[in-house]
Amino acid sequence: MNIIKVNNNIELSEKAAQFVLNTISSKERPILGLATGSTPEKLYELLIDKNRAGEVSFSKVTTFNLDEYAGLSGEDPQSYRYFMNKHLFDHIDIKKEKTFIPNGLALDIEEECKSYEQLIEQSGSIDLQLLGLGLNGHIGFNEPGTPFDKRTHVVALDAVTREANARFFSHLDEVPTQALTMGIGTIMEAKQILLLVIGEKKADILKQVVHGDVSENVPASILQRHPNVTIITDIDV
Ligand SMILES: N[C@@H]1[C@@H](O)[C@H](O)[C@@H](COP(=O)(O)O)O[C@@H]1O
Repeated sequence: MNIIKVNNNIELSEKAAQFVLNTISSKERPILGLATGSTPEKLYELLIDKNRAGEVSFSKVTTFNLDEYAGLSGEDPQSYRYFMNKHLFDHIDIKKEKTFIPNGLALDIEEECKSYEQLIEQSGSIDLQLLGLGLNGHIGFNEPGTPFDKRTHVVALDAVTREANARFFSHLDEVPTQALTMGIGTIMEAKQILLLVIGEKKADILKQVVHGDVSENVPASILQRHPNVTIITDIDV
């Protein structure tokens, strides 16, 4: 794993933006895998600026987001569709119909996961997959214990995850108990992976991800086996 040490979130976001721009400029029809959470917010801000400044165009880009809460519509301010529109898609020249996120309101969420997986397969491989890191080592919403070969699937969210994400809701009870997420098998097929990790509170888990055993108890540890992973972090790993 290639590790890039930065001093702060701005540096992290600038470096990450460079990876995104390189991917977009080197492919005819770039496919980006995107993440939510607070970590990539600044990166998305920079991408908007660069798009406005004419440094990059997203007109040929297709995106697949990692995950979505079950039971929330895209209009719900807590949904990941809403987050992506607000923090990126509404402000760049991307074609909205080429931005994919699982539908949290699908009547049959298992079926929705299958069709999401098919969409990814049909589009070819994801060129660059952005990832954040959960406090329990999750990537997407693949919680500890998730088999490494899982494709897009429905998950029950861990108490740790619901508590960590409760800051975005008015009360813990409002945090959905289930989500739809790309599986680790899906994520590992991306050609290149960029893991963004900021903040001392993730130091212990990041050290386990990088130096610990590859174990389903620490989902992100599987990244040790991917041939092209870069971690950008302010943590001394
Ligand atoms: N499902 C998302 C993850 O994809 C994200 O990586 C994680 C970390 O979020 P943050 O960047 O806010 O720490 O949060 C959520 O649980």
